[in-house]
Amino acid sequence: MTDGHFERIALIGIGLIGSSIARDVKQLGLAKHVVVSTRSEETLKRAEELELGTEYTASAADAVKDADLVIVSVPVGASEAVAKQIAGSLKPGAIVTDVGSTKASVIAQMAPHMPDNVHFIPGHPLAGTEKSGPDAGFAGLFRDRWCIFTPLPDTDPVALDRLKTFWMALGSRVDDMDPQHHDKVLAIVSHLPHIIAYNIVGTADDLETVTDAEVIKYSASGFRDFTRLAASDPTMWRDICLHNKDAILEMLARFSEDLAYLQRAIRWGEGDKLFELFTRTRTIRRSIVEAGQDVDAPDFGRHSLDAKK
Ligand SMILES: NC(=O)C1=CN([C@@H]2O[C@H](COP(=O)(O)OP(=O)(O)OC[C@H]3O[C@@H](n4cnc5c(N)ncnc54)[C@H](O)[C@@H]3O)[C@@H](O)[C@H]2O)C=CC1
Ligand SMILES: O=C(O)C(=O)Cc1ccc(O)cc1
Repeated sequence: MTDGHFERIALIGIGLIGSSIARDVKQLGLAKHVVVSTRSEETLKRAEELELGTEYTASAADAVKDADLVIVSVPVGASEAVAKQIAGSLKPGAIVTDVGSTKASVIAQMAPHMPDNVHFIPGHPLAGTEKSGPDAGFAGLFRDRWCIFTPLPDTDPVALDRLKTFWMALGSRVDDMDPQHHDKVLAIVSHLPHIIAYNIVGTADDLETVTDAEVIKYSASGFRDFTRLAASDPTMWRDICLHNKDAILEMLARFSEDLAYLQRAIRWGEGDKLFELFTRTRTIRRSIVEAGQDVDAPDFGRHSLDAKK
């Protein structure tokens, strides 16, 4: 079948991403059986309460038995442990994929454990929020968002097509990339912004001359936007930093250099340099809106706080 349907899907990890996939699969009727597995008994129980699957088990090995599609949605640092757990129970011909935010490390952790008779195809949906856990997921998360695949040199094109069709059924646009290139692109568009956010919120929290109460009370939209990113899951982001180390350090070095240029321009009152940069960056925002990756409404289209009262 090439319509995005699978007889049996196993979801290993049922947090924001796994549970969003589960909700879409259920809503769109993309699988007859959906087996949910996760490490913590509490999360598994919650997944069952939310009716995210048709079967539930704490054993990843049991979950993947007879599954035609296995989707691993755990923090990237747990990839090898999961690969080892499922390797001996995979159905011949099954597609095994993941959703991890880094790709070279996930491939290094998982590929050596994958049997020759399964299709291991790493993937990464570029969609998410700062929330985590099974309650945070929602149907439609992946609609109009990109899902990048980093196939291995020997990946079967038919299996890759089948997996892409599945993600397209969830509303995603699909693309292929080399894993190292993926990690560089994501280092600048996703990992660095989160690190900068964690840093600025940490700096504000550490200030001696401005109190935490003032930071919160007077937080203008700029700081407030950083706090959303800095509220992201600590385990997930620790793992991303540790597993995309080289690309992140490379981008951080460039970032620090450019920041020093800005610092110098401010110190020496070089308004033309500041104006030139601030004009150039505005066009990037316009291009993102034109590409349909954000809305043009002020404040990212959020409802005003007043409207919520
Ligand atoms: N949160 C986001 O916005 C996005 C996250 N990702 C990636 O998706 C993956 C999952 O992220 P989220 O769903 O946001 O995380 P989450 O924290 O909401 O869920 C993680 C799930 O993995 C389970 N888990 C953790 N260690 C495990 C192990 N050793 N064995 C089995 N299950 C285990 C947890 O119990 C939980 O069910 C991560 O690799 C992340 O980098 C990708 C795109 C967006
Ligand atoms: O919440 C946000 O703004 C995000 O950027 C979500 C996100 C986090 C990690 C990814 O690998 C992809 C998307």
